[in-house]
Amino acid sequence: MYKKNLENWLNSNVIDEADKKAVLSVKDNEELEDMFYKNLEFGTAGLRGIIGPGSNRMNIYTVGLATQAFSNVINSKDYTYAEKAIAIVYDVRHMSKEFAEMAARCFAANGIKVYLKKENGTTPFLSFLIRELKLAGGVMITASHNPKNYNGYKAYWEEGSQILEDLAGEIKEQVEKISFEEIKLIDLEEGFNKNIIQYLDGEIYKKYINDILNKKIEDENIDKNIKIVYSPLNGTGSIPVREVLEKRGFNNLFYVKEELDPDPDFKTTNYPNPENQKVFKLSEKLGREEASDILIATDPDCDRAAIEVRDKNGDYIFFNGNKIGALLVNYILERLNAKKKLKGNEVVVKSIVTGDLTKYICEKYGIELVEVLTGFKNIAEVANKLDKTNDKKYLFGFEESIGYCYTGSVRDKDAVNSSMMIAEMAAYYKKNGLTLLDVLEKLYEEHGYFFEKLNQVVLEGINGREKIKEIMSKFRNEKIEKIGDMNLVKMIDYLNSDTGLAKSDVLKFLFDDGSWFAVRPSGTEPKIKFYIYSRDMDKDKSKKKLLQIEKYIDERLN
Ligand SMILES: O=P(O)(O)OC[C@H]1O[C@H](O)[C@H](O)[C@@H](O)[C@@H]1O
Repeated sequence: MYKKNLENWLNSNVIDEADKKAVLSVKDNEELEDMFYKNLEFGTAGLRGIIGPGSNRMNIYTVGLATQAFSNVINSKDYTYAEKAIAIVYDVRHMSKEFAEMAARCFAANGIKVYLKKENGTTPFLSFLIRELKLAGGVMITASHNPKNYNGYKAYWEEGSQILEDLAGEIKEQVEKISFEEIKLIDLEEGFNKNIIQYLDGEIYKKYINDILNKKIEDENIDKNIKIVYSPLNGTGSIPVREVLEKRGFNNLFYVKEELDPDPDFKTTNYPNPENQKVFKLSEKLGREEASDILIATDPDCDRAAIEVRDKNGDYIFFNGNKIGALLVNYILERLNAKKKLKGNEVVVKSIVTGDLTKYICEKYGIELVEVLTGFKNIAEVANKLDKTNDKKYLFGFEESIGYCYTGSVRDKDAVNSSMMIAEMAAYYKKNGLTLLDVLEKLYEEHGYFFEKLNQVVLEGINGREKIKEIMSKFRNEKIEKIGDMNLVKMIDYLNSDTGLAKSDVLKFLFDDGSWFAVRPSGTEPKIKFYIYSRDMDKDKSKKKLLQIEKYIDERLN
């Protein structure tokens, strides 16, 4: 496969000489093989890869191929949307604008109208506008939170959510069939002149911001003097998140100035992923100077958000997606219930590798909790299906990977809205004399101490892929009876057993006390992930259990 793809590249008459030379200059065989051993594939969240030449890399040719394939699939279907058009939004990364323009030229050449965002924009905005304008779909050019040498291509369908395996499969089939020569293109200028490519107007953005503002639950009853530090980590959140927080009337907003402007090199963090506490370094500095109550950071395409909360000593405590999600679910259910706005037909969704505290919170309010495979597209699919029923309604979805989405007007993670909801929630509790740390502690006292740890092993390249397979197979054959006092009650192999969900390479080991751990290869990065969760009504015991499971896994890995 690698030789064939390499030959195609070198013999193609549409690939620039410079891009051929770049390939010929690669002397490392392993590197060359990695560049060509497959076509870039749709993973957890679309195409994602290193920017550079090769069939397994993000470049204008692979973006063109994906777009030609996507166009073929769109053109092969009867449609129910109002306009056969695609919206394209891109983030601040290297080549994002070029890839967006390449995609626009290709869709247009295939007779599909394009609404292009002129300046960089966020992922949730794209999702919102597809729904609002009733388009056929959309493309978001972003590698989300990956390092700066990556870019990606998230593909959306008419519901405003990312495509699922069925459509990804159809696109893949097309990618395998067509050659670079078959990518149809028109000039950008021609597209604009013929009006088949058009810039999005500002109205739709205003609608998006208003839609977010209208999602507020408490407004009078909150302390708007709460001190908030915000950092977009040099990504697209800078404009919308500040706008929303300012419009909500928060009076003490502090922004990390080094991380406010778009910067494709993400110089302050290198890895702009708010799942990683290190990205809060500058936020913490500013937080200390201002004695800020909370710090909020969003990732480059602004679909993810994480926070840190100031404790009694003035130190900042990192909150991961499990904690933030559980707090938001608790806040939303508690406040809607108090206002008699909770009908009981609402549905909360989380992934199978997301922590269980939310289960107990939902139970308390009699709200159904649905579990899906990793990938926000799967959460969105539940919302899409609920649209077709009259009795149930999507309320909130989240994943441990710091993505949350409140109500259904956006069908992907929305860190613009989440930043506002987090600020509102913190301000509500502040007015009631509580920090988010206090609220979390109360939840633990009520439902048990839920601790969690995500361990990840990075294994790159083809060898890495093999190693990941080996580790999965090792755990698949592992006969665990107990770890410490925790007795195994069930092992779920999502690839080989019938779980009611699509088959997926995930293993979950469940113990009798509510503790569990799961293993799966990442679908967005060259990693294997270990999700470790403990539960006990006693804090110290829960901490100990977490360490015991971690140790067990580490021993198997070494
Ligand atoms: O664990 P991975 O397959 O790398 O996915 C981690 C996360 O990646 C992206 O952000 C997706 O949108 C999420 O839905 C997913 O949870």
